Amino acid sequence: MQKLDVSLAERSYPIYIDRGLLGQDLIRGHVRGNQVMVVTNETIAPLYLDAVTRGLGDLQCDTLILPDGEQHKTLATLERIFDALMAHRHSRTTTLVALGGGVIGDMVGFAAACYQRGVDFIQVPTTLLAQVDSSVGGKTAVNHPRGKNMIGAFHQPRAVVIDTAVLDTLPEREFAAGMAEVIKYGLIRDPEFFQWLLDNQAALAARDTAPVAEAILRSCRNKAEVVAADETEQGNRALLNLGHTFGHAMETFTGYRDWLHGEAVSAGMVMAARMSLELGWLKQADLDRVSDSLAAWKLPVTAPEGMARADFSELMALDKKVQNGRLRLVLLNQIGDALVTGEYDPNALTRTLEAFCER
Ligand SMILES: NC(=O)c1ccc[n+]([C@@H]2O[C@H](COP(=O)([O-])OP(=O)(O)OC[C@H]3O[C@@H](n4cnc5c(N)ncnc54)[C@H](O)[C@@H]3O)[C@@H](O)[C@H]2O)c1
Ligand SMILES: O=C(O)C(=O)C[C@@H](O)[C@H](O)[C@H](O)COP(=O)(O)O
Ligand SMILES: [Zn+2]
Repeated sequence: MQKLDVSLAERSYPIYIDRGLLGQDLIRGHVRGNQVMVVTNETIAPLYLDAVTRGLGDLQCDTLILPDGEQHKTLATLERIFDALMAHRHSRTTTLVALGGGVIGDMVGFAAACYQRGVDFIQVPTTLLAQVDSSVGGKTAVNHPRGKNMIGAFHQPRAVVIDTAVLDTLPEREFAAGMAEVIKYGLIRDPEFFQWLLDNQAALAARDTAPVAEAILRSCRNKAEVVAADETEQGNRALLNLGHTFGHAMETFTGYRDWLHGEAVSAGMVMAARMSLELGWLKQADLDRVSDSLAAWKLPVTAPEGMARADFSELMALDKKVQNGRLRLVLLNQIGDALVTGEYDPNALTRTLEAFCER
């Protein structure tokens, strides 16, 4: 088993990575009180809920099964979590267990941040994307119809338990979406990892155990380092947002239905790379490498059909990185070296949108 620590100012928490962890007592070991509620969705429950609850039998263990899908990452669904906690009389010493992908993790984390002003929660991520990104770092949120993750809180989990065996049932499209966030770490801060991902593309696509575990470990290590240095995004944590300003606009435009988060991030990273080229920072050869690395996973590298430049402008203006009305973007100097923009030529953004949108 691999173990990493996320070292924060006030406390640290572990990330465990191995095949078969759901059958062990790791989750139980991080529950401090005598109540737990395992929250999952209707797709994951028949696959993995029993394996998780089996190890919690000496506690009051309640379960809640939510509908599946990004369109359900809402305040209304959050209310169902609070209703269940109240109905089963959970106290402030309860622990929530988020069993699922990033949608479940973000919602359960936010519910844990709010319920009785904050209770413990444990992340048990079941998608590649959640294992490499969303389960680590304590960003929790729900969407608003007008903007992605607009209502949320920073609330760190007690532990992250990554059982890589659950990826055996993950559909190919979801696996590829997770690879977009994996490639992101290479692009923003780890050029050797970027090259390693290219070299191991075939083995990763075949889901060979060792390279998949290594990709998860190196991703989590990158994320843990960034979060440890800037837990609440006062500075460099924003680099983890590469591609997300464009990507969140695409997700919102498509009503949180057609495009997966990782797919929107993929197209968004290509747009960010193109804008970096327009500013004279990134070389054309590197833009091509960014685009090819994502296209190799059949990820989108262009904007959704029908999305106009005005749609991007309107939705990007709501990005959480906007400061005093000024849009800040995460762009690339080169592969492995990202920055958050200060002043930049706004024509570079106009030219980028012209390159990706018909109108
Ligand atoms: N908090 C963060 O730092 C952070 C980081 C990245 C993404 N996110 C958020 O995460 C969400 C996307 O997460 P996601 O890509 O995991 O999507 P998801 O949670 O919707 O899961 C994707 C699909 O896979 C299914 N699934 C999950 N595990 C499975 C398994 N083992 N076998 C079979 N099917 C399985 C789910 O039921 C769902 O249909 C977005 O809302 C995004 O905003 C948050
Ligand atoms: O952990 C972070 O910080 C990230 O930005 C990770 C992103 O991959 C993730 O999608 C995150 O939810 C985006 O946050 P937001 O603040 O832009 O909504
Ligand atoms: Zn993301």
